[in-house]
Amino acid sequence: MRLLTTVVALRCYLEQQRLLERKPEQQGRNDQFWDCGEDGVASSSYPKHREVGLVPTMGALHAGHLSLIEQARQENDILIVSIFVNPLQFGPTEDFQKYPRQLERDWQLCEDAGVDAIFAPPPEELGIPSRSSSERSPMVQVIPPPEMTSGLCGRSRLGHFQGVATIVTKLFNLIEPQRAYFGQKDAQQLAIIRRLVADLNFPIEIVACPIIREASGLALSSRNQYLSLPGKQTAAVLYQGLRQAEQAFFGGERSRLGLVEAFQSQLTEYPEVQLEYIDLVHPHTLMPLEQIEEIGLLATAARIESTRLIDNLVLRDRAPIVAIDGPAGAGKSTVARQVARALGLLYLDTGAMYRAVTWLVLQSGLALDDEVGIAELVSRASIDLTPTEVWINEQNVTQAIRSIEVTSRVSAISAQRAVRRELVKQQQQWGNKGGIVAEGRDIGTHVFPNAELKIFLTASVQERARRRQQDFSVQGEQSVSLQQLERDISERDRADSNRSISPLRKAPDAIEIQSDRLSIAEVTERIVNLYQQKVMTSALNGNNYIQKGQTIARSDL
Ligand SMILES: Nc1ncnc2c1ncn2[C@@H]1O[C@H](COP(=O)(O)OP(=O)(O)OP(=O)(O)O)[C@@H](O)[C@H]1O
Ligand SMILES: CC(C)(CO)[C@@H](O)C(=O)[O-]
Ligand code: BAL
Repeated sequence: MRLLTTVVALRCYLEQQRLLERKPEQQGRNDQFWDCGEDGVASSSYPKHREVGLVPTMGALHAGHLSLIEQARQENDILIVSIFVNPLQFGPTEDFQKYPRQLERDWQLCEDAGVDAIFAPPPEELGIPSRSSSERSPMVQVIPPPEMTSGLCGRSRLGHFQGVATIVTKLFNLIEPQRAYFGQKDAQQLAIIRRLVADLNFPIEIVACPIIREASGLALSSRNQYLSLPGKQTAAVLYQGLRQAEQAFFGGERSRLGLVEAFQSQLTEYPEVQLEYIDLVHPHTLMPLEQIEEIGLLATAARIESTRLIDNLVLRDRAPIVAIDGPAGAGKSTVARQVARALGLLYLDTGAMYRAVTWLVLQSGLALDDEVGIAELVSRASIDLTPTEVWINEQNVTQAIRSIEVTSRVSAISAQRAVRRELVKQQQQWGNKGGIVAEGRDIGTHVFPNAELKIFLTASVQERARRRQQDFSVQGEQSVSLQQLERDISERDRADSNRSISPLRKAPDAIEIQSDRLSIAEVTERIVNLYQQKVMTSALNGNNYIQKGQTIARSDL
């Protein structure tokens, strides 16, 4: 791992790294046979250049930062962590001087986490005066829309988000990452950065990572170091207040007033908590909400022992989403269809969406490798799914997408980044409505990270080979030895886990179902039961979360 402290060294390092070949395990299989997964995404879809992930931080790293680093590590070839206590975002009376600086400890944490390089320049290296407060800096700055900065933390931290937007823009220009990772804990910052990327056309995917908390519920934060032990215990009341509001929400409360009162009811016995604000806004626009229609962000800031802490909770009023991920051959699409049917939810047939786009490309006459033309076409396409039909641009293509011509080309099309980006966006729009079951490789980690129920459906390589051989014999196809099938499946798992587009990953909060000795009907029944447990418990008291990483095997059922 490199420690880079100057722009010249950073630029040299990145030029060097980007010229390197992608590691063999990330170049997919030698053959160019497009092997299409259930979700229609080819497992041999690899960009030629190495991809960079950036995790911007101010150091004093903790498990919250490490969760961003871990996700970035899995999704990128090159991982850069910036550590820069940014003078521009601290007010003149804030804790710029006091802010914890622990570079040696941070270095070790990053080294252990597999970070490739830390970028930790002194302020002057970035042309920033090393004193706090953005007002006095003579440099060009980035000013977010006042509607996004005037409320919540912006009310008491004048110039803060201008400082954040400016330094993040500089980091984006210097590092040019494909992905940048931010925590949901800083919800207002996250919304502003998403808007920055959209308005200034940065070709960067902003990945939002869930809040990592102490066992007490207190959100991890570098400033927690300022607190005494009793202070930390008291600070947990912020989360208790948010959960009280969430329970009110599950009980039908949708008004700002009602949710704020529920939050404040938890603070009455803690006069030492100096509440700065509790407010309900839209999580993307940050506009104040009097009532939650589909989604709301309940955000708070308070001082405990003179330490300013923030926290928030996103409240969604939509039917639940079931996300089923897992390796090829685990039976995800069959199970997903049956779960959707059993629960009366819509099966979001992501494979059919890729097939519909492929059909459209073939109809357009565009060359399959004309990625620019296809990007234009797909960005204007509108796909509609019903339980029994697939439409694209108001044409019913339910039968047409199953043709051999489409089937033989869907992998090449689904491997194109613009196609995947557009279809993930459309899938997420379906997700806004809720009430869907979707399956694939990164549904619970990337497409629907807030799905209410995440399942990781898997089976041993041996079992999947046995099932595949059984399918071949039923289809009257030439039999392949179990040993060969096992080798192919192991190779496929490895390639799927390492590919850059839609890598196979198990979400930390996914429930693993090992189906070696379970029938499709039994797996379906388990998922239906889990859904009903989760949804019913949510409706009753809102504190139902199934333990992370819980594995359910036959013996446990
Ligand atoms: N508990 C957490 N869970 C998830 N992400 C977090 C958490 N704490 C910080 N982050 C994220 O880490 C990134 C760097 O944040 P930063 O270095 O300011 O740490 P911090 O803990 O937020 O410090 P501070 O005490 O200044 O709030 C930000 O994107 C932030 O949202
Ligand atoms: C994003 C950031 C690193 C910019 O200084 C900072 O605001 C933070 O740590 O959240
Ligand atoms: N993540 C918090 C950044 C700040 O308070 O400046």
